[in-house]
Amino acid sequence: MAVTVYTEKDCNIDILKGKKVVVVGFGSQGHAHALNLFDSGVDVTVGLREGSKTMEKVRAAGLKADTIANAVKDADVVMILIPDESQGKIYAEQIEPNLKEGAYLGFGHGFNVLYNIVNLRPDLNVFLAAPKGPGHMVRRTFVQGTGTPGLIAIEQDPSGNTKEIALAWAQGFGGARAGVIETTFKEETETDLFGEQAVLCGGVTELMKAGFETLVEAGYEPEMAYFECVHEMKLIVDMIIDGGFTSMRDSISNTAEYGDYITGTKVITKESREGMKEVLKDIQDGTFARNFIKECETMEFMNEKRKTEQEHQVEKVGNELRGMMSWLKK
Ligand SMILES: NC(=O)C1=CN([C@@H]2O[C@H](COP(=O)(O)OP(=O)(O)OC[C@H]3O[C@@H](n4cnc5c(N)ncnc54)[C@H](OP(=O)(O)O)[C@@H]3O)[C@@H](O)[C@H]2O)C=CC1
Ligand SMILES: CC(=O)[C@](C)(O)C(=O)O
Ligand SMILES: [Mg+2]
Ligand SMILES: [Mg+2]
Repeated sequence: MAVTVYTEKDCNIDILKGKKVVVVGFGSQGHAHALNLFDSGVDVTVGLREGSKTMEKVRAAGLKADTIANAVKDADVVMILIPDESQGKIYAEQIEPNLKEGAYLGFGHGFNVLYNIVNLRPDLNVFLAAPKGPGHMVRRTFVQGTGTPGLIAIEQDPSGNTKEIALAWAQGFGGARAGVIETTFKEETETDLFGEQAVLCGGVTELMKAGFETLVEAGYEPEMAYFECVHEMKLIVDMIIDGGFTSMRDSISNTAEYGDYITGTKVITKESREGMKEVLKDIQDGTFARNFIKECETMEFMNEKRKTEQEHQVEKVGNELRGMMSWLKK
């Protein structure tokens, strides 16, 4: 293997025990890190904005909750898990001035460090511990006894043992059960942004929508198109995750496999690959980051897109069909 993949035998979560550990934010990633570390025996305090309604939820789960400024004051380890676009202001006003000298400061994504939005004091030990998956799945897989792979990176290491803290953190959220790779803030940020845009989120939803619309426009029923182009995606992807493309292709019919080989490149064309390269270039030269931060000043485009995407037929049909699946929580 080209890289070292760390597993539980390489991590020692005990070094987090007896320390004051703070998770800032209790959203998608925040709740997953906080609860998984807590269940792993770490004494976790959650830092939230003043007046946050989430405080009650945190306390109901058995964890301590405080305002961000109070929570980080005497903390040994602080993990920032509020939205990327909020981190600059909150860090400058409430976190950095209250962090004790020599504290460990963690991030779940390298965005604010790579694009120099946060000012890192030289005395701080700065690390990344990022699961490669959505927060709710980080929690769900942990509770099921499995885990979500993760990345660690070290940006500043005055103490000399920041990597041990990062590995312990990755063990705490369940990452070391699946495999943890050491990277840099730059590599994590650029690959993460590329993956979510081109493949995982932007790529997949557009592929599903294009398939759905092609069938519906040709006169097929939207419910059939939903099962075919959206629901079954997970069943196929689960097989790829468990056994790779080969095992998935062993399970599907020869008919499907032949169609797969002759059709994939008709859909993901040279032009699509050129598009991917452009996406990557905009991430590498900072264009995407600038545009995103600017968009967050008004959220005009995002709000408009949220509305039109929610109104798309694939969502309406999907909602109805999912409503009939007894195992899905309402
Ligand atoms: N979403 C994901 O699955 C993944 C996210 N990441 C990274 O993790 C980090 C967190 O992302 P994510 O979990 O999606 O974030 P969320 O949007 O889910 O974070 C919500 C939490 O942040 C708090 N919050 C929101 N805005 C503010 C603010 N202005 N001031 C103070 N607190 C605020 C909320 O407070 P309240 O409870 O009061 O509303 C809530 O507790 C990011 O760096 C992201 O890139 C990395 C991997 C995957
Ligand atoms: C879930 C995840 O890993 C993402 C897609 O990178 C994110 O939410 O930023
Ligand atoms: Mg990611
Ligand atoms: Mg991401």
